[in-house]
Amino acid sequence: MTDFITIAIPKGRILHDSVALFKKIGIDCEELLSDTRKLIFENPVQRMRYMIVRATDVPTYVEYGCADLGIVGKDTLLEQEKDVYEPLDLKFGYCRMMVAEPAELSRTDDPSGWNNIRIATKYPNFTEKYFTGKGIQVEIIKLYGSIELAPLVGLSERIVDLVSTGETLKQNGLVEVETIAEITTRLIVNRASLKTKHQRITHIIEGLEKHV
Ligand SMILES: Nc1ncnc2c1ncn2[C@@H]1O[C@H](COP(=O)(O)OP(=O)(O)OP(=O)(O)O)[C@@H](O)[C@H]1O
Ligand SMILES: O=P(O)(O)OC[C@H]1O[C@H](OP(=O)(O)OP(=O)(O)O)[C@H](O)[C@@H]1O
Repeated sequence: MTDFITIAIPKGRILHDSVALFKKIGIDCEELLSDTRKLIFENPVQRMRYMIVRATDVPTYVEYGCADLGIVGKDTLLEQEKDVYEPLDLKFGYCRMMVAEPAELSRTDDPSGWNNIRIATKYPNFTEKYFTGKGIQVEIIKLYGSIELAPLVGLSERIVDLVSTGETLKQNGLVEVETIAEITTRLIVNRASLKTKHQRITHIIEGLEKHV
């Protein structure tokens, strides 16, 4: 098994684009799209293994070497800061990490005067670093989903969350105030695998590079 290349692919939003991209370089992991409870698939002929994991767990499997390669959003990497190599921007899964607040508050709010503000987010580490870096003290409330609800019920006045179409903000009476980061999907690699399986991994990176 040690000469297999194992790839951690996230279920959810970026699954289809990930499978389609690997297909372009002859790596067929379409089994991951099938309606099954199986979590790991093997292609002995290609000496490849694919595992399907939660998006937020991808960096952990790669850092520990359970997967040699992983596909993950830059947002997750910014939040977790795992010790992995990040050789390639795969360009899909584009969205923005934003500070947002109720439209009504934004009419009088002045971001340059922010201090001691309370923010609800799925990204507590990155959010804290971002505001601390600007000299703004923040109280972070960690949530796991439906972040836009927080200002509507008074949990926090502002949120930090991902925005793509802007529809969720709009339907909840919130507006974008500040862009914190532009997000795309990245290829990550286990640092030891890059040395021990250098030739095969480099071949995959170079192949993918031609299609992004
Ligand atoms: N509108 C969006 N909302 C959230 N993520 C988006 C959006 N557009 C693109 N993405 C990207 O898709 C990635 C995967 O999102 P997805 O919703 O599938 O998983 P998740 O819910 O963030 O993770 P987990 O299931 O582990 O909690 C995100 O990390 C982000 O990089
Ligand atoms: O700008 P939009 O296209 O509306 O997309 C943004 C929304 O999508 C994500 O939520 P998700 O659907 O992952 O659900 P969650 O709130 O439970 O995380 C994100 O957290 C926003 O809520």
